[in-house]
Amino acid sequence: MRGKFITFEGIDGAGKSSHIAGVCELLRSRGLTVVSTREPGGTPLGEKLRELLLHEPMHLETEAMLMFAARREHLAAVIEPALARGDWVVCDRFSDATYAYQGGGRGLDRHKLLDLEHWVHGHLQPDLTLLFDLPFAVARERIVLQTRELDRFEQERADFHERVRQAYLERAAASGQRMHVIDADRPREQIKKTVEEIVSSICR
Ligand SMILES: Nc1ncnc2c1ncn2[C@@H]1O[C@H](COP(=O)(O)OP(=O)(O)O)[C@@H](O)[C@H]1O
Ligand SMILES: Cc1cn([C@H]2C[C@H](O)[C@@H](COP(=O)(O)OP(=O)(O)O)O2)c(=O)[nH]c1=O
Repeated sequence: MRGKFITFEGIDGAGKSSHIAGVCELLRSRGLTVVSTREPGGTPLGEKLRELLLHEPMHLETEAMLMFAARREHLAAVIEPALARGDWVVCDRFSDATYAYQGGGRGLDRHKLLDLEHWVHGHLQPDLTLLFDLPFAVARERIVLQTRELDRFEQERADFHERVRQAYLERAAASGQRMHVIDADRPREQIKKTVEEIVSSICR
């Protein structure tokens, strides 16, 4: 039987990375084989593209196309084979991030993104997407506590991140049952409980 595809989304600092390992553990405890991966990245070529995307200034359309180029490679080399084997795939970001960041944040025409999406993954969509939602100010406070250098996206101003957040919420509202909005402005334990309930509901 084909595996399931779960993605995590949210603005930078929303706290999604903190929960990915827990979800993989939960799925493995139910006897499933899990592939945990991320975008942009997830393949040797994709990780090289990630370095460029996160640190090299570029035209907005170049950025969108490189996101989808990395995704094409990721689907062909990792995601599709895993799902076909019956493994479950847990991915830190996927195409919803391109709609939110390049579409909402940077203002790229949605039709161009639809064309790229159609080319790269046709009708394949995640079975479940967890959207970690919280105000930008709260996410920013979390990020500044980390001492690492901020990437090109994290360096963007508040209005950029507010547009990303709105684009995510609009996408969730239009997604039917696929996307679940999680209030991420709560203590970690409460979020973990919500995440586990939602993920368990698709394991049955
Ligand atoms: N619920 C939470 N409350 C407070 N801080 C959190 C919470 N979840 C995560 N953090 C902290 O916020 C920062 C960003 O979390 P992370 O999981 O890396 O976010 P993301 O992957 O969404 O960018 C980390 O330092 C993490 O320890
Ligand atoms: C997948 C994807 C990510 N991004 C951005 C969002 C993030 O700022 C950045 C890297 O994502 P992420 O791995 O979540 O970064 P971090 O672990 O530092 O939180 O790439 C896009 O702009 N478009 C996309 O399609």
